[in-house]
Amino acid sequence: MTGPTSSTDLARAVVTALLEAGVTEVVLSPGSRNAPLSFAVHAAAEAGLLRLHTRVDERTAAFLALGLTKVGARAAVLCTSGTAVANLHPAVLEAAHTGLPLVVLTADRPARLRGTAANQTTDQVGVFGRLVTTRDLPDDALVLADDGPTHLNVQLDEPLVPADRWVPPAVERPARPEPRPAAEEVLPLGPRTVVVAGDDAGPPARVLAERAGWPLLAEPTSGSRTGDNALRCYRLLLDTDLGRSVERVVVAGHPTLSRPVTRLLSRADVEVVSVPARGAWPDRPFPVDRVVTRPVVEGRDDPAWLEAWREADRSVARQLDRLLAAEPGLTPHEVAAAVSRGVPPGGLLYVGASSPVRDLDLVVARYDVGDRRKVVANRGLAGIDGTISSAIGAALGRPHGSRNLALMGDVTFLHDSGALVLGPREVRPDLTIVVVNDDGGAIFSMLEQGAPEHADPFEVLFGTPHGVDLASLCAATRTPHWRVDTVAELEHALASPNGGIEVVEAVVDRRTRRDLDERIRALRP
Ligand SMILES: Cc1ncc(C[n+]2csc(CCOP(=O)(O)OP(=O)(O)O)c2C)c(N)n1
Ligand SMILES: C=C(O[C@H]1C=C[C@H](C(=O)CCC(=O)O)[C@@H](C(=O)O)[C@@H]1O)C(=O)O
Ligand SMILES: [Mg+2]
Repeated sequence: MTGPTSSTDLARAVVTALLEAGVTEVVLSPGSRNAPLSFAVHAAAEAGLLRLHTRVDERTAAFLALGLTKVGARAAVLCTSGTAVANLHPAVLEAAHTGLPLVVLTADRPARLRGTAANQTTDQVGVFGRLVTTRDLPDDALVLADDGPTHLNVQLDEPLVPADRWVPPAVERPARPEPRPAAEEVLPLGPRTVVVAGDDAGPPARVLAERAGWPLLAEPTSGSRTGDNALRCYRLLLDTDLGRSVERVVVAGHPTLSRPVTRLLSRADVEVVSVPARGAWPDRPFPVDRVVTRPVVEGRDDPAWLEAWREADRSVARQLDRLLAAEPGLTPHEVAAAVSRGVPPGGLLYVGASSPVRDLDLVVARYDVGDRRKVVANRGLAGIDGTISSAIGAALGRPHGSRNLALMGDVTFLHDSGALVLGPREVRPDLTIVVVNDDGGAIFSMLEQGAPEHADPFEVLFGTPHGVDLASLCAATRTPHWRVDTVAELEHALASPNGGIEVVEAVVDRRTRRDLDERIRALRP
């Protein structure tokens, strides 16, 4: 960018360029060095050209902007120089690995101060590593990526506050270019095939499975888990004769949930057809025999193959429901199932990492095609950070959604509880956050480190009990809180939304989690 003579002019030029690029949401964290940009985005908000959110914690701000981006808004996060910039990094990495066009706007000292002990000055060019290019303004051109995050680093000098009032120019919003569809490639029928739909696979994976008559193994956040081919307990069927007889897999999106699926995709006797996924590293972590961007079939495969999977799925699902119903006390799977049933057509569900997304994978309700439910998660790096912030952002980005829900574990909730700190004038969405509170990290009890021989250090190293009183934590931010101990109480809470952001705490016991998980994995058709 050339021409701007003052920091205020530069800031106004940057904000105008963002408006012209379609940015409609800005999440700002307060600072001095970013004041020129802060005043400029405020003027744009006052002119009704964008919506401005303020969050004191840059981690929250960045994940809020990520959640907005996740549901299709064009969002930017803005902060001052120094460690504030580093606090954006988790969300920026998640955006990079999921191909989300998050705009990251960081204020910096002028280049002449770099390498000196000037206050609050570090090397911000390339601060997010090789995955995210920095545009160092005004020296570089302002160019926004559309397949991942863009880092705009703005060198700002004093004076940092404007001398006049700015009325941003009316801008022509660009029409979102429709991507040109790739050419169709025909997959031959014949091999016993399943479709694996990982995170963000989208409807094409479902459409292919339905047209071919293939079983659909779709994760809850795939965007494909609707219709009659989606199998509920697919991951319990892979270590069976049926699973072992798979000859070909068409894999789309980013599968991350389970080792049985990873093992299937890595089998030497299975042909893997990969549909490229979004994100910084599209290469698959398993051998791929063929890359097909837009696979199609001519005709349907042997219906007996799909029917065998459906029958096995019904059998295991019945056994799983009986097993869970016989458990003393509320199980996390029953919580996930109730939440899944509570997502109406047009509703949003943001799912936390760790056990909740995996529990949901086993019990998610059958969703009809076309009901436009949106089930999403931060599966790019499966972090437990920023989940509340992301859910609030996604809910804010869906003003016409029918209901907004989030499901997460207690450690995930605590990790981002600062997200409940909103200023009195901040716009708040309706969002019901269901926390599965088992007082620690249950997932580890189901992994190698949960084996009896590691019991001695387990709680200190992995279980991490905290004993936090979530009601008091919510009270501190005046967030309505509801504790439930049964499915009936949970369903009642879900059916009685308070309005605004609320927390429903479902208390469960993780002491028997490893045993419960082993009995579930042992189920067979
Ligand atoms: C930022 C981040 N830190 C640590 C981890 C490792 N991790 C994965 S799951 C988990 C515990 C999650 O506990 P909780 O949210 O209560 O879920 P639970 O498994 O108990 O249902 C941790 C620490 C991670 N994935 N991301
Ligand atoms: C706890 C972390 O992430 C791990 C969580 C589960 C994964 C797993 O193995 C699930 C087992 C299954 O259901 O099949 C595990 C993995 O992918 O190997 C993740 O590392 C963590 O520390 O990030
Ligand atoms: Mg937990």
